[in-house]
Amino acid sequence: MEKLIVKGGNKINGSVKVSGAKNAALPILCATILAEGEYYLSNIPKLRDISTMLGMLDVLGITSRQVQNDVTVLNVENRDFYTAPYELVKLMRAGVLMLGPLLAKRKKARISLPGGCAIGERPVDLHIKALTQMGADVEIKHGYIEAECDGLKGADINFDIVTVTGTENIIMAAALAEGVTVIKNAAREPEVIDLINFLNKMGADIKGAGSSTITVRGVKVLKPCSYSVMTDRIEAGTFLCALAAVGGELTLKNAPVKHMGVMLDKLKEIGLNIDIKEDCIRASANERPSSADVSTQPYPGFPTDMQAQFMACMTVASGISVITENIFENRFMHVAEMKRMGADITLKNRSAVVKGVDKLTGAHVMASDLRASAGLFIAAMLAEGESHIHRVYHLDRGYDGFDRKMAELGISVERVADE
Ligand SMILES: CC(=O)N[C@H]1[C@@H](OP(=O)(O)OP(=O)(O)OC[C@H]2O[C@@H](n3ccc(=O)[nH]c3=O)[C@H](O)[C@@H]2O)O[C@H](CO)[C@@H](O)[C@@H]1O
Ligand SMILES: C=C(OP(=O)(O)O)C(=O)O
Repeated sequence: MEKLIVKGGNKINGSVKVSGAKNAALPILCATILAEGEYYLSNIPKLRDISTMLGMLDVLGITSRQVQNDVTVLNVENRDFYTAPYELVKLMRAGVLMLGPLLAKRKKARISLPGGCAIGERPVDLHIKALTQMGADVEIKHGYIEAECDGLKGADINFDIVTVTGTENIIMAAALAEGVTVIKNAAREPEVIDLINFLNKMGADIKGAGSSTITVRGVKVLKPCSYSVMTDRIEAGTFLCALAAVGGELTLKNAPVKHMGVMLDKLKEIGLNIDIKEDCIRASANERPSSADVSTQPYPGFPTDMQAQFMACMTVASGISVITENIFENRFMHVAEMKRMGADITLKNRSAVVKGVDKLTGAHVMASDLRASAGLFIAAMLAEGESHIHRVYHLDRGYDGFDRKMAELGISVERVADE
Protein backbone atom coordinates (compact mmCIF):
# COMPACT_ATOMS: atom_id res chain seq x y z
CA MET A 1 0.00 0.00 0.00
CA GLU A 2 1.03 3.62 -0.53
CA LYS A 3 0.19 6.92 1.08
CA LEU A 4 0.62 10.55 0.08
CA ILE A 5 2.41 13.09 2.23
CA VAL A 6 1.18 16.57 1.37
CA LYS A 7 2.71 19.75 2.83
CA GLY A 8 0.14 22.52 2.90
CA GLY A 9 0.62 26.20 2.22
CA ASN A 10 1.56 26.28 -1.48
CA LYS A 11 -0.49 27.98 -4.16
CA ILE A 12 -1.23 26.44 -7.55
CA ASN A 13 0.76 27.79 -10.44
CA GLY A 14 0.93 26.36 -13.93
CA SER A 15 -0.95 24.43 -16.54
CA VAL A 16 -2.39 20.94 -16.70
CA LYS A 17 -3.98 18.79 -19.42
CA VAL A 18 -7.28 17.15 -18.53
CA SER A 19 -7.28 13.37 -19.17
CA GLY A 20 -9.96 11.18 -20.74
CA ALA A 21 -13.09 10.63 -18.64
CA LYS A 22 -13.10 7.46 -16.55
CA ASN A 23 -16.90 7.30 -16.54
CA ALA A 24 -17.06 7.56 -20.34
CA ALA A 25 -14.16 5.19 -21.04
CA LEU A 26 -15.54 2.37 -18.85
CA PRO A 27 -18.90 1.89 -20.66
CA ILE A 28 -17.20 2.39 -24.03
CA LEU A 29 -14.74 -0.41 -23.25
CA CYS A 30 -17.70 -2.65 -22.31
CA ALA A 31 -19.53 -1.74 -25.52
CA THR A 32 -16.72 -3.31 -27.57
CA ILE A 33 -18.19 -6.69 -26.58
CA LEU A 34 -20.99 -5.89 -29.07
CA ALA A 35 -18.94 -6.35 -32.27
CA GLU A 36 -15.97 -8.47 -33.29
CA GLY A 37 -12.87 -6.90 -34.78
CA GLU A 38 -10.27 -4.28 -33.97
CA TYR A 39 -11.01 -1.01 -32.17
CA TYR A 40 -8.68 2.00 -31.89
CA LEU A 41 -9.55 4.00 -28.79
CA SER A 42 -7.72 7.17 -27.84
CA ASN A 43 -7.81 9.38 -24.76
CA ILE A 44 -8.40 6.40 -22.46
CA PRO A 45 -7.12 7.63 -19.06
CA LYS A 46 -4.32 5.75 -17.33
CA LEU A 47 -5.88 4.79 -14.03
CA ARG A 48 -6.68 1.70 -12.01
CA ASP A 49 -10.35 1.22 -12.97
CA ILE A 50 -9.28 1.11 -16.62
CA SER A 51 -6.63 -1.57 -15.98
CA THR A 52 -9.23 -3.51 -13.97
CA MET A 53 -11.69 -3.22 -16.86
CA LEU A 54 -9.07 -4.34 -19.41
CA GLY A 55 -8.36 -7.30 -17.11
CA MET A 56 -12.08 -8.16 -17.08
CA LEU A 57 -12.27 -7.94 -20.87
CA ASP A 58 -9.24 -10.22 -21.08
CA VAL A 59 -11.16 -12.84 -19.06
CA LEU A 60 -13.85 -12.59 -21.77
CA GLY A 61 -11.30 -13.21 -24.53
CA ILE A 62 -10.84 -9.55 -25.51
CA THR A 63 -7.19 -8.57 -25.71
CA SER A 64 -5.77 -5.07 -25.63
CA ARG A 65 -2.49 -3.39 -26.37
CA GLN A 66 -1.17 0.13 -26.21
CA VAL A 67 0.22 1.80 -29.37
CA GLN A 68 1.69 5.30 -29.80
CA ASN A 69 1.25 5.96 -26.09
CA ASP A 70 -2.33 7.26 -26.44
CA VAL A 71 -4.10 4.60 -28.52
CA THR A 72 -5.53 1.44 -26.99
CA VAL A 73 -6.18 -1.29 -29.54
CA LEU A 74 -8.77 -3.88 -28.56
CA ASN A 75 -9.14 -7.12 -30.41
CA VAL A 76 -12.59 -8.60 -29.92
CA GLU A 77 -13.55 -12.16 -30.77
CA ASN A 78 -17.02 -13.50 -30.01
CA ARG A 79 -15.90 -16.22 -27.58
CA ASP A 80 -18.05 -18.37 -25.34
CA PHE A 81 -16.94 -16.57 -22.14
CA TYR A 82 -19.43 -14.56 -20.14
CA THR A 83 -18.24 -14.34 -16.50
CA ALA A 84 -17.04 -11.20 -14.71
CA PRO A 85 -15.53 -12.70 -11.55
CA TYR A 86 -15.81 -11.43 -7.97
CA GLU A 87 -12.03 -10.82 -7.71
CA LEU A 88 -12.31 -8.10 -10.38
CA VAL A 89 -15.83 -6.71 -9.79
CA LYS A 90 -15.03 -6.13 -6.10
CA LEU A 91 -12.32 -3.68 -7.20
CA MET A 92 -14.68 -1.61 -9.30
CA ARG A 93 -18.47 -1.38 -9.49
CA ALA A 94 -18.46 -0.59 -13.21
CA GLY A 95 -18.10 -4.33 -13.90
CA VAL A 96 -21.92 -4.37 -13.94
CA LEU A 97 -21.71 -2.52 -17.27
CA MET A 98 -20.85 -5.84 -18.90
CA LEU A 99 -24.32 -7.21 -18.20
CA GLY A 100 -26.14 -5.47 -21.07
CA PRO A 101 -23.55 -6.07 -23.83
CA LEU A 102 -22.88 -9.69 -22.81
CA LEU A 103 -26.59 -10.52 -22.86
CA ALA A 104 -27.11 -8.76 -26.19
CA LYS A 105 -24.13 -10.38 -27.93
CA ARG A 106 -23.40 -13.67 -26.13
CA LYS A 107 -26.95 -14.26 -24.80
CA LYS A 108 -25.57 -15.06 -21.40
CA ALA A 109 -23.89 -13.12 -18.58
CA ARG A 110 -22.60 -14.06 -15.16
CA ILE A 111 -21.51 -10.97 -13.26
CA SER A 112 -20.47 -10.88 -9.63
CA LEU A 113 -23.01 -8.73 -7.79
CA PRO A 114 -21.23 -5.54 -6.80
CA GLY A 115 -21.37 -5.24 -3.00
CA GLY A 116 -22.28 -2.19 -0.97
CA CYS A 117 -19.52 0.40 -0.83
CA ALA A 118 -18.39 3.37 1.21
CA ILE A 119 -20.85 5.76 -0.45
CA GLY A 120 -24.00 3.65 -0.14
CA GLU A 121 -25.75 0.39 -0.90
CA ARG A 122 -25.88 1.01 -4.67
CA PRO A 123 -28.30 -1.73 -5.75
CA VAL A 124 -28.66 -2.78 -9.41
CA ASP A 125 -32.36 -3.71 -9.23
CA LEU A 126 -33.32 -1.22 -11.95
CA HIS A 127 -30.79 -2.72 -14.41
CA ILE A 128 -32.20 -6.19 -13.72
CA LYS A 129 -35.85 -5.11 -13.95
CA ALA A 130 -35.27 -3.43 -17.32
CA LEU A 131 -33.37 -6.40 -18.78
CA THR A 132 -36.14 -8.72 -17.59
CA GLN A 133 -38.63 -6.49 -19.44
CA MET A 134 -36.50 -7.03 -22.55
CA GLY A 135 -36.88 -10.79 -22.25
CA ALA A 136 -33.89 -11.87 -20.15
CA ASP A 137 -34.15 -14.47 -17.39
CA VAL A 138 -32.21 -13.09 -14.45
CA GLU A 139 -31.44 -14.78 -11.14
CA ILE A 140 -29.14 -13.96 -8.24
CA LYS A 141 -27.14 -17.07 -7.32
CA HIS A 142 -24.07 -17.46 -5.10
CA GLY A 143 -23.39 -13.72 -5.22
CA TYR A 144 -23.63 -13.54 -9.02
CA ILE A 145 -26.18 -12.02 -11.38
CA GLU A 146 -26.89 -14.90 -13.75
CA ALA A 147 -28.75 -13.84 -16.86
CA GLU A 148 -29.64 -15.44 -20.17
CA CYS A 149 -31.95 -14.90 -23.10
CA ASP A 150 -32.85 -16.30 -26.53
CA GLY A 151 -32.47 -12.80 -27.91
CA LEU A 152 -33.46 -9.49 -26.35
CA LYS A 153 -36.58 -7.65 -27.49
CA GLY A 154 -37.21 -3.90 -27.50
CA ALA A 155 -39.33 -2.63 -24.60
CA ASP A 156 -40.61 0.56 -22.98
CA ILE A 157 -38.40 1.16 -19.97
CA ASN A 158 -39.33 3.77 -17.41
CA PHE A 159 -36.65 4.19 -14.76
CA ASP A 160 -38.02 5.07 -11.29
CA ILE A 161 -34.72 6.80 -10.44
CA VAL A 162 -32.24 8.37 -12.86
CA THR A 163 -29.44 5.82 -13.10
CA VAL A 164 -26.31 6.45 -15.14
CA THR A 165 -24.92 2.91 -15.52
CA GLY A 166 -28.51 1.56 -15.64
CA THR A 167 -29.25 3.78 -18.66
CA GLU A 168 -25.93 2.76 -20.26
CA ASN A 169 -26.57 -0.96 -19.72
CA ILE A 170 -30.00 -0.78 -21.34
CA ILE A 171 -28.76 1.32 -24.28
CA MET A 172 -26.06 -1.29 -24.98
CA ALA A 173 -28.51 -4.18 -24.59
CA ALA A 174 -31.05 -2.48 -26.85
CA ALA A 175 -28.53 -1.69 -29.60
CA LEU A 176 -28.68 -5.32 -30.84
CA ALA A 177 -32.21 -6.17 -29.60
CA GLU A 178 -35.09 -6.95 -31.93
CA GLY A 179 -37.33 -3.88 -32.27
CA VAL A 180 -37.44 -0.50 -30.56
CA THR A 181 -36.56 0.33 -26.95
CA VAL A 182 -37.71 3.62 -25.46
CA ILE A 183 -35.98 4.62 -22.22
CA LYS A 184 -37.84 7.22 -20.15
CA ASN A 185 -36.28 9.13 -17.24
CA ALA A 186 -32.91 8.28 -18.82
CA ALA A 187 -29.68 9.75 -17.46
CA ARG A 188 -28.58 12.88 -19.35
CA GLU A 189 -24.94 12.78 -18.24
CA PRO A 190 -22.35 13.75 -20.91
CA GLU A 191 -20.73 10.32 -20.44
CA VAL A 192 -24.01 8.69 -21.59
CA ILE A 193 -23.92 10.93 -24.68
CA ASP A 194 -20.31 9.86 -25.35
CA LEU A 195 -21.33 6.19 -25.18
CA ILE A 196 -24.22 6.85 -27.60
CA ASN A 197 -21.89 8.66 -30.03
CA PHE A 198 -19.54 5.66 -29.89
CA LEU A 199 -22.37 3.15 -30.47
CA ASN A 200 -23.79 5.20 -33.35
CA LYS A 201 -20.31 5.21 -34.90
CA MET A 202 -20.43 1.40 -34.62
CA GLY A 203 -23.66 1.46 -36.65
CA ALA A 204 -26.28 1.64 -33.89
CA ASP A 205 -29.46 3.69 -34.30
CA ILE A 206 -29.87 5.67 -31.08
CA LYS A 207 -31.68 9.00 -30.78
CA GLY A 208 -32.30 11.40 -27.92
CA ALA A 209 -28.78 11.55 -26.46
CA GLY A 210 -28.67 14.18 -23.73
CA SER A 211 -32.45 14.16 -23.23
CA SER A 212 -34.46 12.13 -20.73
CA THR A 213 -36.08 10.00 -23.47
CA ILE A 214 -33.74 7.82 -25.48
CA THR A 215 -34.95 5.73 -28.42
CA VAL A 216 -32.89 2.76 -29.55
CA ARG A 217 -33.81 0.91 -32.75
CA GLY A 218 -32.08 -2.44 -32.60
CA VAL A 219 -29.84 -3.33 -35.56
CA LYS A 220 -28.65 -6.79 -36.66
CA VAL A 221 -24.91 -6.14 -36.52
CA LEU A 222 -22.51 -3.53 -35.26
CA LYS A 223 -18.94 -2.98 -36.45
CA PRO A 224 -15.78 -1.88 -34.62
CA CYS A 225 -14.53 1.68 -35.01
CA SER A 226 -11.95 4.18 -33.81
CA TYR A 227 -13.01 6.73 -31.23
CA SER A 228 -11.59 9.41 -28.95
CA VAL A 229 -13.13 9.42 -25.46
CA MET A 230 -14.36 12.77 -24.05
CA THR A 231 -12.27 14.50 -21.40
CA ASP A 232 -13.06 14.30 -17.70
CA ARG A 233 -15.32 17.04 -16.30
CA ILE A 234 -14.82 15.75 -12.74
CA GLU A 235 -11.03 15.85 -13.00
CA ALA A 236 -11.27 19.39 -14.44
CA GLY A 237 -13.63 20.43 -11.63
CA THR A 238 -11.35 18.91 -9.00
CA PHE A 239 -8.36 21.01 -10.15
CA LEU A 240 -10.52 24.15 -10.21
CA CYS A 241 -11.82 23.45 -6.69
CA ALA A 242 -8.25 23.02 -5.49
CA LEU A 243 -7.37 26.37 -7.05
CA ALA A 244 -10.36 28.09 -5.45
CA ALA A 245 -9.24 26.66 -2.10
CA VAL A 246 -5.53 27.55 -2.08
CA GLY A 247 -5.35 30.38 -4.63
CA GLY A 248 -2.96 30.95 -7.53
CA GLU A 249 -3.22 30.62 -11.30
CA LEU A 250 -4.14 27.63 -13.40
CA THR A 251 -4.54 26.88 -17.09
CA LEU A 252 -6.65 23.79 -17.81
CA LYS A 253 -6.17 22.44 -21.31
CA ASN A 254 -8.65 20.06 -22.99
CA ALA A 255 -11.42 20.96 -20.54
CA PRO A 256 -14.92 19.68 -21.46
CA VAL A 257 -16.24 23.23 -20.96
CA LYS A 258 -19.72 22.73 -22.40
CA HIS A 259 -20.44 20.01 -19.81
CA MET A 260 -19.23 22.01 -16.82
CA GLY A 261 -21.95 24.70 -16.66
CA VAL A 262 -23.27 24.36 -13.11
CA MET A 263 -19.82 23.58 -11.72
CA LEU A 264 -18.29 26.69 -13.34
CA ASP A 265 -21.18 28.87 -12.10
CA LYS A 266 -20.62 27.62 -8.54
CA LEU A 267 -16.88 28.19 -8.75
CA LYS A 268 -17.46 31.75 -9.99
CA GLU A 269 -19.91 32.29 -7.11
CA ILE A 270 -17.21 31.40 -4.57
CA GLY A 271 -14.77 33.84 -6.14
CA LEU A 272 -12.83 32.03 -8.87
CA ASN A 273 -11.96 34.25 -11.85
CA ILE A 274 -12.58 32.21 -14.98
CA ASP A 275 -11.71 33.00 -18.58
CA ILE A 276 -12.68 30.47 -21.25
CA LYS A 277 -11.35 30.14 -24.79
CA GLU A 278 -12.68 27.04 -26.56
CA ASP A 279 -11.47 24.07 -24.48
CA CYS A 280 -8.97 26.08 -22.43
CA ILE A 281 -9.90 27.48 -19.02
CA ARG A 282 -7.66 30.10 -17.41
CA ALA A 283 -8.57 30.61 -13.80
CA SER A 284 -7.18 32.46 -10.82
CA ALA A 285 -8.04 33.05 -7.18
CA ASN A 286 -6.48 35.64 -4.89
CA GLU A 287 -8.68 35.56 -1.85
CA ARG A 288 -10.28 33.19 0.58
CA PRO A 289 -13.29 31.56 -1.14
CA SER A 290 -16.77 32.86 -0.36
CA SER A 291 -19.27 30.37 1.04
CA ALA A 292 -21.99 28.85 -1.15
CA ASP A 293 -24.61 26.13 -0.80
CA VAL A 294 -24.71 23.15 -3.14
CA SER A 295 -27.19 20.36 -3.61
CA THR A 296 -26.15 17.38 -5.71
CA GLN A 297 -28.47 16.35 -8.55
CA PRO A 298 -28.33 14.25 -11.70
CA TYR A 299 -26.88 16.12 -14.71
CA PRO A 300 -27.24 19.00 -15.50
CA GLY A 301 -27.25 19.60 -11.72
CA PHE A 302 -24.20 19.80 -9.46
CA PRO A 303 -22.45 16.38 -9.62
CA THR A 304 -22.23 14.16 -6.55
CA ASP A 305 -18.72 13.27 -7.79
CA MET A 306 -17.66 16.88 -6.97
CA GLN A 307 -19.27 17.09 -3.53
CA ALA A 308 -16.25 16.11 -1.38
CA GLN A 309 -13.86 18.39 -3.28
CA PHE A 310 -16.27 21.33 -2.98
CA MET A 311 -16.69 20.66 0.71
CA ALA A 312 -12.91 20.77 1.21
CA CYS A 313 -12.88 24.20 -0.37
CA MET A 314 -15.75 25.39 1.84
CA THR A 315 -13.93 24.37 5.06
CA VAL A 316 -11.97 27.65 4.83
CA ALA A 317 -14.64 29.80 3.15
CA SER A 318 -15.71 33.14 4.60
CA GLY A 319 -19.11 32.06 5.89
CA ILE A 320 -21.38 29.04 6.26
CA SER A 321 -22.20 26.60 3.45
CA VAL A 322 -24.87 23.91 3.36
CA ILE A 323 -23.90 20.94 1.21
CA THR A 324 -26.73 18.52 0.47
CA GLU A 325 -26.11 15.06 -0.97
CA ASN A 326 -29.19 13.77 -2.82
CA ILE A 327 -27.75 10.91 -4.89
CA PHE A 328 -26.03 8.56 -2.43
CA GLU A 329 -27.21 7.94 1.13
CA ASN A 330 -23.75 7.70 2.69
CA ARG A 331 -21.40 9.95 0.77
CA PHE A 332 -20.07 11.91 3.76
CA MET A 333 -17.29 9.61 4.95
CA HIS A 334 -14.74 12.40 4.36
CA VAL A 335 -16.47 14.64 6.94
CA ALA A 336 -14.98 12.88 9.97
CA GLU A 337 -11.50 13.04 8.40
CA MET A 338 -11.81 16.74 7.52
CA LYS A 339 -12.91 17.41 11.10
CA ARG A 340 -9.68 15.76 12.27
CA MET A 341 -7.90 18.50 10.33
CA GLY A 342 -9.86 21.20 12.16
CA ALA A 343 -12.84 21.67 9.84
CA ASP A 344 -16.11 22.74 11.47
CA ILE A 345 -18.77 20.51 9.91
CA THR A 346 -22.09 19.31 11.33
CA LEU A 347 -24.08 16.58 9.64
CA LYS A 348 -27.89 16.88 9.58
CA ASN A 349 -29.55 14.07 7.64
CA ARG A 350 -28.57 14.54 4.00
CA SER A 351 -26.83 17.88 4.60
CA ALA A 352 -23.47 19.01 5.93
CA VAL A 353 -23.30 22.46 7.46
CA VAL A 354 -19.77 23.75 6.94
CA LYS A 355 -18.59 26.80 8.89
CA GLY A 356 -15.47 28.21 7.30
CA VAL A 357 -12.46 28.31 9.67
CA ASP A 358 -9.29 30.40 9.36
CA LYS A 359 -7.04 27.41 8.81
CA LEU A 360 -6.86 23.61 8.82
CA THR A 361 -3.98 21.72 10.40
CA GLY A 362 -2.19 18.72 8.87
CA ALA A 363 -3.12 15.25 10.17
CA HIS A 364 -3.14 11.55 9.30
CA VAL A 365 -6.35 10.89 7.37
CA MET A 366 -7.91 7.84 5.76
CA ALA A 367 -9.40 7.97 2.27
CA SER A 368 -12.70 6.05 2.14
CA ASP A 369 -13.57 6.38 -1.54
CA LEU A 370 -12.40 7.96 -4.75
CA ARG A 371 -13.75 11.52 -4.46
CA ALA A 372 -13.26 11.57 -0.67
CA SER A 373 -9.54 11.08 -1.42
CA ALA A 374 -9.52 14.09 -3.73
CA GLY A 375 -11.38 16.12 -1.10
CA LEU A 376 -8.84 15.14 1.56
CA PHE A 377 -6.00 16.04 -0.81
CA ILE A 378 -7.43 19.55 -1.22
CA ALA A 379 -7.89 19.84 2.56
CA ALA A 380 -4.24 18.80 2.99
CA MET A 381 -3.15 21.49 0.49
CA LEU A 382 -4.91 24.03 2.70
CA ALA A 383 -3.59 22.73 6.01
CA GLU A 384 -0.73 24.08 8.06
CA GLY A 385 2.01 21.43 8.18
CA GLU A 386 2.09 17.91 6.84
CA SER A 387 -0.82 15.54 6.16
CA HIS A 388 -0.58 11.82 5.46
CA ILE A 389 -3.37 10.49 3.22
CA HIS A 390 -3.69 6.74 3.70
CA ARG A 391 -5.45 4.25 1.39
CA VAL A 392 -4.53 6.30 -1.63
CA TYR A 393 -5.50 3.39 -3.88
CA HIS A 394 -8.97 4.93 -3.89
CA LEU A 395 -7.55 8.04 -5.58
CA ASP A 396 -5.65 5.91 -8.09
CA ARG A 397 -8.92 4.19 -9.12
CA GLY A 398 -10.18 7.30 -10.83
CA TYR A 399 -7.53 9.96 -11.42
CA ASP A 400 -4.81 9.84 -14.07
CA GLY A 401 -1.56 10.90 -12.34
CA PHE A 402 -3.27 13.18 -9.80
CA ASP A 403 -0.31 13.67 -7.44
CA ARG A 404 2.13 14.00 -10.38
CA LYS A 405 -0.05 16.73 -11.93
CA MET A 406 -0.40 18.50 -8.56
CA ALA A 407 3.39 18.37 -8.06
CA GLU A 408 3.82 19.93 -11.53
CA LEU A 409 1.53 22.75 -10.37
CA GLY A 410 3.78 23.49 -7.40
CA ILE A 411 2.11 21.44 -4.66
CA SER A 412 4.42 19.64 -2.26
CA VAL A 413 3.44 15.97 -2.41
CA GLU A 414 5.36 12.75 -1.97
CA ARG A 415 4.13 9.16 -2.56
CA VAL A 416 5.66 6.65 -0.17
CA ALA A 417 5.06 3.08 0.96
CA ASP A 418 2.56 2.79 3.81
CA GLU A 419 2.89 0.20 6.56
C1 LIG B 1 -19.01 4.29 -13.49
C2 LIG B 1 -19.93 5.45 -13.33
O1 LIG B 1 -20.38 6.04 -14.30
N1 LIG B 1 -20.17 5.83 -12.08
C3 LIG B 1 -21.02 6.98 -11.84
C4 LIG B 1 -22.47 6.54 -11.89
O2 LIG B 1 -22.65 5.52 -10.90
P1 LIG B 1 -23.96 4.62 -10.93
O3 LIG B 1 -24.43 4.48 -12.32
O4 LIG B 1 -23.66 3.40 -10.14
O5 LIG B 1 -24.98 5.52 -10.15
P2 LIG B 1 -26.54 5.62 -10.43
O6 LIG B 1 -26.81 6.79 -11.32
O7 LIG B 1 -27.02 4.30 -10.90
O8 LIG B 1 -27.11 5.88 -8.97
C5 LIG B 1 -28.06 6.89 -8.69
C6 LIG B 1 -28.92 6.45 -7.52
O9 LIG B 1 -29.79 5.42 -7.97
C7 LIG B 1 -29.73 4.31 -7.10
N2 LIG B 1 -29.97 3.08 -7.90
C8 LIG B 1 -29.26 2.88 -9.05
C9 LIG B 1 -29.45 1.74 -9.80
C10 LIG B 1 -30.39 0.79 -9.38
O10 LIG B 1 -30.60 -0.25 -10.01
N3 LIG B 1 -31.07 1.03 -8.24
C11 LIG B 1 -30.91 2.16 -7.47
O11 LIG B 1 -31.56 2.34 -6.45
C12 LIG B 1 -28.31 4.37 -6.51
O12 LIG B 1 -28.19 3.64 -5.32
C13 LIG B 1 -28.14 5.87 -6.32
O13 LIG B 1 -28.75 6.27 -5.12
O14 LIG B 1 -23.32 7.65 -11.61
C14 LIG B 1 -23.12 8.22 -10.29
C15 LIG B 1 -24.14 9.34 -10.12
O15 LIG B 1 -23.88 10.37 -10.98
C16 LIG B 1 -21.69 8.70 -10.14
O16 LIG B 1 -21.48 9.10 -8.81
C17 LIG B 1 -20.69 7.59 -10.49
O17 LIG B 1 -19.39 8.15 -10.57
C1 LIG C 1 -18.43 6.91 -7.56
C2 LIG C 1 -17.58 6.94 -8.59
O1 LIG C 1 -17.25 5.90 -9.37
P1 LIG C 1 -17.85 4.41 -9.37
O2 LIG C 1 -19.27 4.50 -9.81
O3 LIG C 1 -17.01 3.72 -10.39
O4 LIG C 1 -17.71 3.89 -7.97
C3 LIG C 1 -16.89 8.20 -8.97
O5 LIG C 1 -16.36 8.26 -10.10
O6 LIG C 1 -16.87 9.14 -8.18
